[in-house]
Amino acid sequence: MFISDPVYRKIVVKVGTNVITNADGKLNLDILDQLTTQIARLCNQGIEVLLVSSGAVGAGRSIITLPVGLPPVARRQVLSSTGQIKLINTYADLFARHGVTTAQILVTKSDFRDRQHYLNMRTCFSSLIEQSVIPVINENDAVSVTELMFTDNDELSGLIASMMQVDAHIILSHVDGLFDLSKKKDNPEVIPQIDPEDTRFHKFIQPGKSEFGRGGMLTKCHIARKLAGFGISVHIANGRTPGILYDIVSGKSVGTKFLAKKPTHGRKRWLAHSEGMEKGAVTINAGAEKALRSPTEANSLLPVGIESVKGAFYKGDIIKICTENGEIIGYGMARYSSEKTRELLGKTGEKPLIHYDYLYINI
Ligand SMILES: Nc1ncnc2c1ncn2[C@@H]1O[C@H](COP(=O)(O)OP(=O)(O)O)[C@@H](O)[C@H]1O
Ligand SMILES: N[C@@H](CCC(=O)OP(=O)(O)O)C(=O)O
Repeated sequence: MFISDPVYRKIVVKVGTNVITNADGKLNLDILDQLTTQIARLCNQGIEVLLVSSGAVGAGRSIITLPVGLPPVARRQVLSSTGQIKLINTYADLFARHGVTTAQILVTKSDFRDRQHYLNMRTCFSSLIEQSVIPVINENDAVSVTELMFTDNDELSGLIASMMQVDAHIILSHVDGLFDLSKKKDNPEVIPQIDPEDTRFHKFIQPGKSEFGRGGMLTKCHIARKLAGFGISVHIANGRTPGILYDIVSGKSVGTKFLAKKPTHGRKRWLAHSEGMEKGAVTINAGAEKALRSPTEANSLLPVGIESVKGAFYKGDIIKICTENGEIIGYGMARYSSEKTRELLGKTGEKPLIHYDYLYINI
């Protein structure tokens, strides 16, 4: 299969557990063969692909039976570390049939914690792609515990998509996309396109998640909306549909597509993924909130708009920005410490705590 006019040149493909494992946890080799064949062919025609694959915990369940009372953290650690070997070997063998080399990259949230680490990760992925190696990425579940965990691989793959500035982030699930549940309840139709600024699609997201998955549709749509806001197209589609990646890369309308907005600067994209990495927080007043949210003006955060400061941070640290009612509206890089910010609270004529270029406000 050669795609004569691909609409994307660089993509992240995320594959969910339920796409590639059967109910008993065994890897579904037919589906994996279909997916690796598609990815290998895309690569062989010069399209750059980064693959984020779940399935380690699932595969572990088919290898080892654990005692019932084992605590959940230990269970996840044992299953993922045994299952990951099987998962990556399967990928390596299947890709090798097409003459494609793969690399295994296991990451934790702290690998992206500051700009230097983030740039190191980026260099690693770029170097692999330059050598035509497909990075097969997963969270390092054996060592990432609780607060250092990604919500799921939808979040991790979204971070990689924005870090690598890909054209599209393709989330392959076991469902066909986001269904419009308002009509035809028995046989709902997939919503073909979503503008990230139009939040009406939210009402269709059902809470909960599938049996072996971790995130669910809510995280998928949250990430999709955020990335589309940065200028990356996001597709949610069924990974079991034959030829799904060819269809998406050819520009066919399959699954749900979140339409890309204007591209956002790299530093702001990095800040957008700062949740859980902040060293402190500031609460701002209504005037500052209005200024920061302005769609037409590029405003920095000045001490005059800050009501209170939480935590201890220094120049260069990431801090969270909250409104008076506790809503987190964004993240930024502090230009001075929490101690100095406390001294300057509410004062006029002072330098911004966060300069506009180092500020990300949620859409
Ligand atoms: N409006 C909707 N359309 C489609 N699926 C939905 C919707 N709302 C919630 N879901 C749920 O989202 C799940 C898919 O997300 P997830 O469990 O993360 O799957 P995967 O493991 O394939 O990534 C489906 O099982 C489905 O029940
Ligand atoms: N890192 C875990 C996957 C966690 C996860 O996000 O799963 P899923 O919701 O199926 O994409 C694993 O490999 O089992």
